[in-house]
Amino acid sequence: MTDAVKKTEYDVVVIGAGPVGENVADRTRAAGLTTAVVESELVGGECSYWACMPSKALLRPVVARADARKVPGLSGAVRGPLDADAVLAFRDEETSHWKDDGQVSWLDGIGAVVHRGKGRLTRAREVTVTGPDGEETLLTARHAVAVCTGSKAVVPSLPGVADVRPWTSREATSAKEVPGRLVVVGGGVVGVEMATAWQGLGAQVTMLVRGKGLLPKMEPFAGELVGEALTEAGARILTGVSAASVSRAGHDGPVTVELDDGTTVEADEILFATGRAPRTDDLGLDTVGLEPGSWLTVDDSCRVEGSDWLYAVGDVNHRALLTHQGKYQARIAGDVIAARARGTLPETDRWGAHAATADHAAVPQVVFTDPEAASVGLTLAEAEEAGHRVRAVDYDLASVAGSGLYAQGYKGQARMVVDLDREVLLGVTFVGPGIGELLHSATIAVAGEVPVERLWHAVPSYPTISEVWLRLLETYRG
Ligand SMILES: Cc1cc2nc3c(=O)[nH]c(=O)nc-3n(C[C@H](O)[C@H](O)[C@H](O)COP(=O)(O)OP(=O)(O)OC[C@H]3O[C@@H](n4cnc5c(N)ncnc54)[C@H](O)[C@@H]3O)c2cc1C
Ligand SMILES: NC(=O)c1ccc[n+]([C@@H]2O[C@H](COP(=O)([O-])OP(=O)(O)OC[C@H]3O[C@@H](n4cnc5c(N)ncnc54)[C@H](O)[C@@H]3O)[C@@H](O)[C@H]2O)c1
Repeated sequence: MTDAVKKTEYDVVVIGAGPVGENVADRTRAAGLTTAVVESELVGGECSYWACMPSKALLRPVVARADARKVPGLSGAVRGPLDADAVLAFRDEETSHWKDDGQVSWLDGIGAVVHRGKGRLTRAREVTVTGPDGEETLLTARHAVAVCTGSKAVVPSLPGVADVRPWTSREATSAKEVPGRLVVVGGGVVGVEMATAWQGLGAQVTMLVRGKGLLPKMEPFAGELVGEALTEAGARILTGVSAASVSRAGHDGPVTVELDDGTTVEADEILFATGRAPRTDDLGLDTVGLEPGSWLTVDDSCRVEGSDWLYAVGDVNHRALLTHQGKYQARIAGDVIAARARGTLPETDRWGAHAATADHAAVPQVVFTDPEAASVGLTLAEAEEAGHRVRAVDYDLASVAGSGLYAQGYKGQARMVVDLDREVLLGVTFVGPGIGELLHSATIAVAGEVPVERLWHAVPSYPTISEVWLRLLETYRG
């Protein structure tokens, strides 16, 4: 490094300006700490441009149409295809046309200093930023470096994969036209959401799922109901199969996927929705005694184990790969960095102000498919595996008065998992049209450890879908 390298000192240096890095900076700035934020692509991160926002913009018209088709008097008006150009234009608006001026202004507004370029740790408390022009700036952190570099899509190394130019979640959320036929490999959350979106927009979707069904991390009925609706919408779901090799005819010809059972599937594009890897491979982790390319293991204050200055927040710590949960961690990490900088004893006990306890007990997630699938806390299988004495209480959502009004022929299912020793809820799952907004009631019950006895006094309004709470509690109490 030469003398020409610019050097700057801050209280805190944040690497990665996704939703998580932005929120760490917000809290450290609110506490009066000088804060630099380093970003190599777009301020706002994956969520704003290639994940949550574009995917939900593509899904919203598809799901609204599916709901409207079940409303008497309205169904006839929404029989036709979606206006795909209008949906793609809506998606482009929701991603601010992949421009980050708004989010940069927001960071400016809170007094954080944005450094454009790739950040790498070069020793303890030191980050070297290589700017777009190759110029290097050396940032030193008086109190903390927060790694908020997120995750990237994993594409399995199948024969031929590089030649077919496969879609990852980035292309699946930013494509400029609807492919005629789309193969989706993977039946997790990205797989089902993108299959729902592109099938709804007019593509002929085939899903290749190596396990028994969709959404394997949720209660089994979630994947079953989402799979049924996807099939009704015209998608083909092949389970228990794996792609063995892929090839593309010519430059722009169709993609052929050879399956492990010897059969083939042809499509115009192929999406790999096969999980995520941490963005830590070129981050200089080796300079601080950590393994390049690894997820960063943290304690409940989001501090990297064994360090007193390095934090890892959001996807990169692999606790819960969700924007809202990463932002929760960011609020905690920002606050605890400030507390430690002041010399105040942090509150890191269970549910303390500086402990991300909800990461273990109450992670909520909504899958924005038709029907929606939403869960918080533990599934029955997870609760049993963790050694809890539990009872699963199930209720058919179609039997709730509000569901019948929401959609004719409503199909849905609810489950709460009750801890029989403490009589509190460990987990809740809802699957059905319009249940996404219901999830937070369950999150409050689980995170608040509200006794079942007291939940009995939380009266749901008639005739809403949330009356399922009353029915679940009645079923539990017999
Ligand atoms: C298709 C899809 C849909 C999703 N939908 C939802 C959803 O509906 N709801 C939900 O809660 N979650 C959703 N997620 C998950 C969500 O996108 C992530 O959990 C979230 O983006 C994580 O935020 P983050 O700030 O940790 O990382 P990211 O958003 O990935 O941001 C990390 C930032 O760090 C930058 N960076 C990386 N390395 C460096 C470096 N060396 N130097 C400088 N900058 C660097 C990157 O450019 C990026 O801007 C979805 C994910 C996918 C793939
Ligand atoms: N609405 C939301 O909250 C939302 C939406 C999208 C993504 N996300 C988050 O983003 C993260 C990434 O999602 P994802 O769907 O990529 O990951 P995932 O881990 O949820 O699912 C990946 C699936 O691909 C399968 N798979 C892996 N390798 C395979 C292979 N070689 N062949 C066939 N199948 C294979 C896995 O068995 C798994 O079921 C998730 O943690 C999710 O929580 C959230």
